[in-house]
Amino acid sequence: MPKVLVSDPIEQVGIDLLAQVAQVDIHTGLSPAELAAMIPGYDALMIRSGTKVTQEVIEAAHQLKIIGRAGVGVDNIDVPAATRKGIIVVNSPEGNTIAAAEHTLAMMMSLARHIPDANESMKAGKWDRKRFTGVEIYKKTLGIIGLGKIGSHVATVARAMGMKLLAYDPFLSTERADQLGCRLVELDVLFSESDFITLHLPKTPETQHLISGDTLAKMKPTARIINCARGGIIDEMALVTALKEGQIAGAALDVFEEEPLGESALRSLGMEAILTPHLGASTEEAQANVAIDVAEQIRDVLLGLPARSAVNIPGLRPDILEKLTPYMQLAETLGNLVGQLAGGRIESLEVRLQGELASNDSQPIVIAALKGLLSPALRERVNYVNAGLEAKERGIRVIETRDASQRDYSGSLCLIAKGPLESRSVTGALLGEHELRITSIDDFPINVSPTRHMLLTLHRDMPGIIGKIGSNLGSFNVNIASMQVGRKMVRGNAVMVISLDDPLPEGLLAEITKVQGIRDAYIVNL
Ligand SMILES: NC(=O)c1ccc[n+]([C@@H]2O[C@H](COP(=O)([O-])OP(=O)(O)OC[C@H]3O[C@@H](n4cnc5c(N)ncnc54)[C@H](O)[C@@H]3O)[C@@H](O)[C@H]2O)c1
Ligand SMILES: O=C(O)CC[C@@H](O)C(=O)O
Repeated sequence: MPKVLVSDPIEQVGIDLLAQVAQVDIHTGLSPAELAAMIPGYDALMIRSGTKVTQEVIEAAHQLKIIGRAGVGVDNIDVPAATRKGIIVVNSPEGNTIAAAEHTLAMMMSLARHIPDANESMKAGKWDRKRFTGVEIYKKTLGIIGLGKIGSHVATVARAMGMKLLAYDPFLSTERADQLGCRLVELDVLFSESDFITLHLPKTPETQHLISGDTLAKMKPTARIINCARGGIIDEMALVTALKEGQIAGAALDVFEEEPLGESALRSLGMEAILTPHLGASTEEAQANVAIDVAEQIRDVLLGLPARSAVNIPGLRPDILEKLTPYMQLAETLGNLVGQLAGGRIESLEVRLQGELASNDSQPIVIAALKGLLSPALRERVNYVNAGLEAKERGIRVIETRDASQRDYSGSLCLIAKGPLESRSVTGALLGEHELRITSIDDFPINVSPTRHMLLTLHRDMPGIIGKIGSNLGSFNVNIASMQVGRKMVRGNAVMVISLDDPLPEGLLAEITKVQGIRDAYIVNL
């Protein structure tokens, strides 16, 4: 019988499901070192957010086939290390959506009516009515940052309660926002017009401290902010200052920069701040949903069947998977690249299968391209199963074309992403059986291996420009791993791709765009 280790508290219904096909051992509260010592004998690991599945754990996991995260975020798992070892990582992208949305709404009502503090004062034997006069939410403006699953449910309920809705989500079509009754606006408009602001976006390097001293200063003094998304999207120190100085009226936080929250100035705030210990997903229903969702996937994988919400490896028959995996990796990488170049709202994606690829089953390749395209926006929420649906919900039209006559490489793939103003294209191919190559960007021919951190410029082909960019990078101590220039004519327009050993430091992109002859520059992280 296969063995499953459960290392966080999981609803019994999930354990019972697993016990039908495996021996289930429950050991909670393990440190990474203790987990690494225990994991070698196990075929599957089931966790919530408490367990840290580090590289050390994965290296020790000699027979592990699957890690199941009963929840959405896989930020506590070293997913690249798992992928390298062929371990499937699955999650439950929707099991706790309603719970997190309802917690947000409860936080908003609590902020508006001071319920937690009024309750505390009653329990202390008082009858203080004046202190707890609140505000109504009816006809107030709610600004929603991130209009995905949770943000959409919050919008639907808030609209029914008579609120006016603004939303900022650079990856969402206006049609989808219209359907939800939200006016899509730029962030500054949302900050200055909202009475309540709620965050429902992933935490990424770009969204870290999105709410900072500067952005808090743009809000109304009566504004109240809610974060039930991820800690670190709000700069906690700046928030404490803004609340103490009356720059905004209130904040309700379920998530924190460090969890569990240690000693923090947040704990000393008065009734302008409401804190809960990451309870967004803590409902009986959500915990049962995620436990069943993930236990079923672990069971299926242990029985040799595909998983439906694999974050890192698609659920296909092994023979098909083996043949298509390199092309799917190519499609996902190109999708991610073209998504970052298009930089936001995308109306259509053309997937052009060229050469011998034109005679292949296109569906897994199209899905992989969409997964890559959406991953800058949705991170671990997008997988091989929901990528098509997510694209449809965002109003992205998928156009599939084939051109068997294109013979530069045995098989190549071209992706063209069209936005409201411009379209961007990338082409790639396989060198040998597995090596990925980017062979053109916006029709400029190049030959580049995709790497984790890249700087891409569109510029005029003129003497000195490459040297200037090189010395800019050098002055910030960024090491260049390789560099390629592609052009169609001498001294015309050109594209340059620089692979970097390190991520580009903040501020350097702005310096590079100032170099004479640069039309545009992009940081690409794959
Ligand atoms: N508190 C909890 O217990 C709890 C429970 C579940 C989910 N979450 C968190 O809630 C957040 C939202 O989850 P979801 O299920 O709605 O995710 P989702 O993927 O369905 O939606 C996220 C939305 O954010 C948008 N987005 C991405 N980058 C953005 C940016 N820079 N600015 C504005 N919008 C951006 C995406 O386009 C997407 O529409 C996530 O951070 C998730 O981890 C917390
Ligand atoms: O309660 C949990 O396990 C975390 C819930 C949530 O943050 C998630 O990512 O699903």
